Amino acid sequence: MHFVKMEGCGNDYIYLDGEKEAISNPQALARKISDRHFGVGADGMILICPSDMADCRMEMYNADGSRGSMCGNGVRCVARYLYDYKQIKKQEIAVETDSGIHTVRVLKDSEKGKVSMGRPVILDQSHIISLEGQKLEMMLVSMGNPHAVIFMPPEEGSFKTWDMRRAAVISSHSDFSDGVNVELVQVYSETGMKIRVWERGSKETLSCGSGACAAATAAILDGRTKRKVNVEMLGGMLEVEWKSDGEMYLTGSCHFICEGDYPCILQETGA
Ligand SMILES: N[C@H](CCC[C@H](N)C(=O)O)C(=O)O
Repeated sequence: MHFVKMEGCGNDYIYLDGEKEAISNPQALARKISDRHFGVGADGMILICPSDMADCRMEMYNADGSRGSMCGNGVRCVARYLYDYKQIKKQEIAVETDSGIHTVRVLKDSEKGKVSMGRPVILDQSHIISLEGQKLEMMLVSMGNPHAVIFMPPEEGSFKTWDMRRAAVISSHSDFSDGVNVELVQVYSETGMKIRVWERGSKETLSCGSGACAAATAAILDGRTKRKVNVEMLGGMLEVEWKSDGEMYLTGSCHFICEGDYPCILQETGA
């Protein structure tokens, strides 16, 4: 089975051609191939399949094999895969996902992709849970997948040293029967914020496109930032813009890392 590994702002996935490869159990394959010691290693696996309504359909799996309905970094990488790898030289590539069709504009040198993420849906502007005896307030936002956004106080210091255990506990809190992606956010200016993300099904990732959009939604609604904002994450910077017509756009880099065969050809032939 041939795979390509790509990353969008450090959020890495294994991409497989769902038309060519016969994959009977994608959940189990996602778990094995994503393992960072016993597999190729990634935040998850994305199948690129044919679509009746778009240039392709993307099926996304988290590292634990669970299905994700949207992936802002993944959808940009899928467009780049079609553009550079499959030579589909269209400036705008439409990708069908479980949460609708998203159009990706492949920017000039194709190193960057700008995707229309749709309209954020506010599920609860002030959701309160109790954690270790303390009340914690968060905004619940759907970007086609669920997010809980929590603002961190400015005195919390360097975001590289934030304790992510809180986010892990919230992600599997009983209020969220399907789990939730968690963003810890520190706004530092009207046009900039830092976030760290705990993804349901994949633990902490270096970046999350839909998470950046959810965090921007909460910050904008709260009057903390303007409608165009840079979102700094461990893996780099994404740019989010919430247009006045309600549509949100996400821009960032997407790169090829490597390609290969899984399992290793030697193993398959018994050589
Ligand atoms: N990293 C992805 C989101 C994955 C979300 C997934 N963990 C879920 O179960 O919803 C992104 O760039 O948007």
